[in-house]
Amino acid sequence: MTETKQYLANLEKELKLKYPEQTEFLQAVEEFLGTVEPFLVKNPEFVEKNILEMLLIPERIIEFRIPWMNDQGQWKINRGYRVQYNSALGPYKGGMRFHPTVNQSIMKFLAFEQIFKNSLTSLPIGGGKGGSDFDPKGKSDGEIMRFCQSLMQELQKYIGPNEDVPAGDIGVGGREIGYLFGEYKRLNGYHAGVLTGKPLSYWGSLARTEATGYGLVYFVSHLLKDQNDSFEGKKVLVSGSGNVAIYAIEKAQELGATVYGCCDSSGSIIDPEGIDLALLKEIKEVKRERINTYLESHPNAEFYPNQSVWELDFKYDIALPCATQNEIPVELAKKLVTNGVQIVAEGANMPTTLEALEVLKANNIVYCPGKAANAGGVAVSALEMAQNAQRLPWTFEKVDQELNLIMKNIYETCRDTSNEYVGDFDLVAGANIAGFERVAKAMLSQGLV
Ligand SMILES: NC(=O)C1=CN([C@@H]2O[C@H](COP(=O)(O)OP(=O)(O)OC[C@H]3O[C@@H](n4cnc5c(N)ncnc54)[C@H](O)[C@@H]3O)[C@@H](O)[C@H]2O)C=CC1
Ligand SMILES: O=C(O)CCC(=O)C(=O)O
Repeated sequence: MTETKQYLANLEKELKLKYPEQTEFLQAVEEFLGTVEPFLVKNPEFVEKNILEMLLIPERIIEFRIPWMNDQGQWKINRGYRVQYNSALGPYKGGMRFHPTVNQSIMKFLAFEQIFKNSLTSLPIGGGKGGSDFDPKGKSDGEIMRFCQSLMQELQKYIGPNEDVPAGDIGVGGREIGYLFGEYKRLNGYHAGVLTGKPLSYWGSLARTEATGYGLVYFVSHLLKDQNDSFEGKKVLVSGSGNVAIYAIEKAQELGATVYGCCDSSGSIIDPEGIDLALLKEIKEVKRERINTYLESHPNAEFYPNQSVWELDFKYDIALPCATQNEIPVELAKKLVTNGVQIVAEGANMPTTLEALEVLKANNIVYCPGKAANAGGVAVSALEMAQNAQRLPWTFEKVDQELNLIMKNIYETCRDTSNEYVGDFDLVAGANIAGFERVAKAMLSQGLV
């Protein structure tokens, strides 16, 4: 084993001993450390200065309780988190997730990946993430509002337009950002730039709602262009039916692909005529219903209860996982292979397990890691911060154009970096090395802080 490999193995071993229960965090770290050796060999100063050990430890983790009252007058308590992982490149930036599975491991993996994702955008944003184990499913508007207000009572002590700028993630959209913003304003006055993903009427950015899904499809379209190909005529499946999934479907359809299926946590639908997106938006964005109600208007579609789209027998070209972490374990990766998939591009964060990734690699499936392919959301959040600071709203076309350029740049950076350091087309290595390089240089120049 080379000296650098040994150094990386020791770092990983130490973390495993310290946090044996933090499986998602360890998974994200293992994937990252497994790719950076070629860079460190050419740039030994980062090993000499022990930048990696510093990078692996979050600058700060805030954990707090969130008391709130439900509609029946009962007292409820949830856990809240904000992981302020790395501020070398700018204020901490990353979403807030409301989901019953949220714990410190999930928060740390998301914040860790956010560091490199944000670095890849080339915009001035550090890495952070937060959330709560609160389950928004089945809650009334009043309950959501009271919960958000209570969360912000505590979180407001640690955030600000130049310190830490949260946004949405699973279970947190425009409605929740509105309630969080209102409470922050009541306590601190009007600071437009303290949250992104705001509604348009008070300094939200046009195209932020669409940005992650559109950005994902732009990323893949630049990859396809490199292969003298395009989305035209491609068969696509998407998992999830939330913010990222809906706008990935929209852009893929616009570029000439047919998206046949998507899902939520109750099951999947396949529509042989292609997904009716207007109906899906009505079900998910307006009525907040389960996905099987799609069949009431499209009886030719099929509903598969409790099955993810990746479990279905269906021939298609491009898989866009846009639901949640580890939704593609090894057995479903094998299914993707037998279904004839050529490209897997991650709208979700870490939807593919490490073992599944090996299966995809062994079968020459092109794999676009989330930290590169889904960076469009946070990139437009940074553009929202720029608009807020300028006190000038940009047009949809301007933001969308910038987003496409940023995604092109990220794709090309990952491609070229992997060529330079690995001598191969490996977008995982390319994303990790390029993302790390910018952060590591900033950390080195800022000294021991
Ligand atoms: N919203 C954003 O701007 C960004 C989100 N992401 C990631 O994209 C993914 C989706 O996030 P959003 O669309 O924002 O959330 P969302 O709350 O709008 O939608 C999540 C969707 O995934 C489905 N889902 C969740 N768990 C599932 C499961 N176990 N099985 C099947 N379906 C499941 C839900 O039913 C829902 O349709 C997450 O991994 C998130 O971290 C990444 C970058 C930015
Ligand atoms: O827009 C943001 O700051 C959050 C985006 C996010 O949470 C993500 O990229 O996973």
